[in-house]
Amino acid sequence: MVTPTNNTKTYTLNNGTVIPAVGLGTWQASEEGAAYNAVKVALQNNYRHIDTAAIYGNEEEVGKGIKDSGVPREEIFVTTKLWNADHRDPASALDASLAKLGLDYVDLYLIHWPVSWKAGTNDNETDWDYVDTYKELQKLVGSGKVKAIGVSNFTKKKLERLLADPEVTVKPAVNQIEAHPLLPQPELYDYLKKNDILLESYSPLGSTDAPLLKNATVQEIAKKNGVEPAALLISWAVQRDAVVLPKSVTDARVIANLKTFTIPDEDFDALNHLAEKVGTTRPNTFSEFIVADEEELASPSYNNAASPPPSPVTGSYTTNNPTISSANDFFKPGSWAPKVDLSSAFNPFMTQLSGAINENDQVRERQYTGGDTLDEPVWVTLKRDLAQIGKRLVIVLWPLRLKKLARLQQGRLIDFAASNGISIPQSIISSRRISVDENTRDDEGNGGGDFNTAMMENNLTWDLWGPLLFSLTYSVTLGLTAAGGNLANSVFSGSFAFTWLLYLAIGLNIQLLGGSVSFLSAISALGYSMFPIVIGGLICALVVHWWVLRLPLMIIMTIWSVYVSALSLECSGVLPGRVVLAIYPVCLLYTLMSWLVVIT
Ligand SMILES: NC(=O)C1=CN([C@@H]2O[C@H](COP(=O)(O)OP(=O)(O)OC[C@H]3O[C@@H](n4cnc5c(N)ncnc54)[C@H](OP(=O)(O)O)[C@@H]3O)[C@@H](O)[C@H]2O)C=CC1
Ligand SMILES: O=C1Nc2ccccc2C1=O
Repeated sequence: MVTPTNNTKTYTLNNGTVIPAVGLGTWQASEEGAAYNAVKVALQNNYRHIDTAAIYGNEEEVGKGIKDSGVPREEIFVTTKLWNADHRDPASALDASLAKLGLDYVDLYLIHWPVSWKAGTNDNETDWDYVDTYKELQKLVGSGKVKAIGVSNFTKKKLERLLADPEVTVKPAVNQIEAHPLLPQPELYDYLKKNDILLESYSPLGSTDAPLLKNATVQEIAKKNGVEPAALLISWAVQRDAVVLPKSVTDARVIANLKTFTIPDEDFDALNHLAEKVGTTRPNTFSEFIVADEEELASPSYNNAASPPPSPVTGSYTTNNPTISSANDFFKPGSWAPKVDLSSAFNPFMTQLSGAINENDQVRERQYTGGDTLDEPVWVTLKRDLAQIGKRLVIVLWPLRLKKLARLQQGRLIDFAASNGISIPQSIISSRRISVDENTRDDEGNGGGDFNTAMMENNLTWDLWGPLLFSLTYSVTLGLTAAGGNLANSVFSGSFAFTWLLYLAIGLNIQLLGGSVSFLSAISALGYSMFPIVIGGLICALVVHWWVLRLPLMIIMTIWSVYVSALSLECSGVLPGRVVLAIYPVCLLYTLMSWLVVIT
């Protein structure tokens, strides 16, 4: 039994600045007064390090909390971050942050993400990237407004590219990344150590609602040592010589989170190995956008990376979250294909596969696309919903990228099956695996488009607007073209009810076949993939009246719809081999729907 005590550890950054090991995180301290209170309570209870960012929208409150805490400014280490849309003009962005904070300087100024957006937008810059941004940041060093500069969410590859630039003369002092026992990032950890760049661990408790506190191993080790799981996770980060940034707006938790203890070697070792357990997953949905470039994921060193000291690990580090690569994969600025984030449109995929899913993931999976729409103008909600429908339609109309994603997902499912003793015929394995060439891409010159709108919209798991719109359009078209006006009503209601009943049945079937996609996501994907049939129906109703022409047109549309829904099923966690069972009723449904179009 140990009693955690206030942590006073500090590190010296590569430019000589001293930074306290434990800092207060402030993302999502967004309710009025929350950040102010948390910062004030923290500082009055011995914290000396506060982490904020321009995008958190709470710099004013943070500044006021600092001022009202009564702690002298020079005793406090304050970090803020440059937002993606301000990459071309960090000097002005820094001035704006300082004005809000009410400070003359910040101790650390970070590039929040290695992604440059055009000012005031979420669109990627095409002739500017994070290296250009960093060079602008370097100019701030002599201004007296920043003590140190650094980066956040940079992969090893991006850091290598940054450091290789001859005009980069100031080494980043830190790289702030997601890091905890389920995401130790061993290769990046080693790289940062070697290059004297301090690792700052964000989301040490697993982020929103602290899902890592429910992890069985974490609970077991915490219990054994007589400490709270939060204290264990925070202590683990410090013990591996990283900064750690737990966030809380609850007074008692803020105070508790500064208290750490020395984890016995054996337990520290167990935590270092936790992520190697097959099936361990990253707890967050947003984390998929940040860690690995495609090459890093593909590289054996990523999958067999060294574990943090003091106990080197020889096993493999695995993550089952396929969207880590897919987000990178499908945002490819400058590419000729539509710039659409497929991962967010067909998102839930396979985090559940491992059985290691926690409650929090499940709740997120079932969240409605639009988030909380009650507090915003109707027009904003409507615009977002329309954009969402448009985005998904592009995916349906351009299924080639969905195909690539499907192959990646199926490849990972095969790996999962292999490591869990589920046998899959060799023929299916070879037809489903993506080739290495297909799976790699050149990241150079890429302004970091792997983030883009996805970050803001990363919970886009399902919506029923499209299915509703298309089933209505289909039923209205059929009703209006049905022989004799008096039949219109019955045909409309009959086909509408029929379509939805089958959706529900197929959605259920996908669940029974072990798909990790939620029920509503399945219906959403089905509804959207019906789009070609709806278009075919409209064309038939408006211009093509002769069945000899209708038939081939509707055959093509049916194949198209079936193809798209098969791909989304492949993405949905249904094991290879079972996809046929899932697609069979979909085939029947679409064929029937098309047949009705041909004959009415
Ligand atoms: N650079 C970047 O891109 C990012 C940086 N960050 C930084 O890292 C900080 C921390 O990460 P964050 O994602 O916020 O998540 P954390 O892992 O710090 O977890 C925060 C959650 O844990 C809860 N919590 C905190 N302490 C306890 C406790 N002792 N017991 C139980 N629950 C607890 C909080 O609830 P409550 O507040 O209600 O108490 C909150 O729901 C951020 O605030 C931000 O400053 C985070 C993400 C990305
Ligand atoms: O600081 C951050 N917290 C986040 C959570 C979700 C997505 C992005 C971010 C940040 O940039």
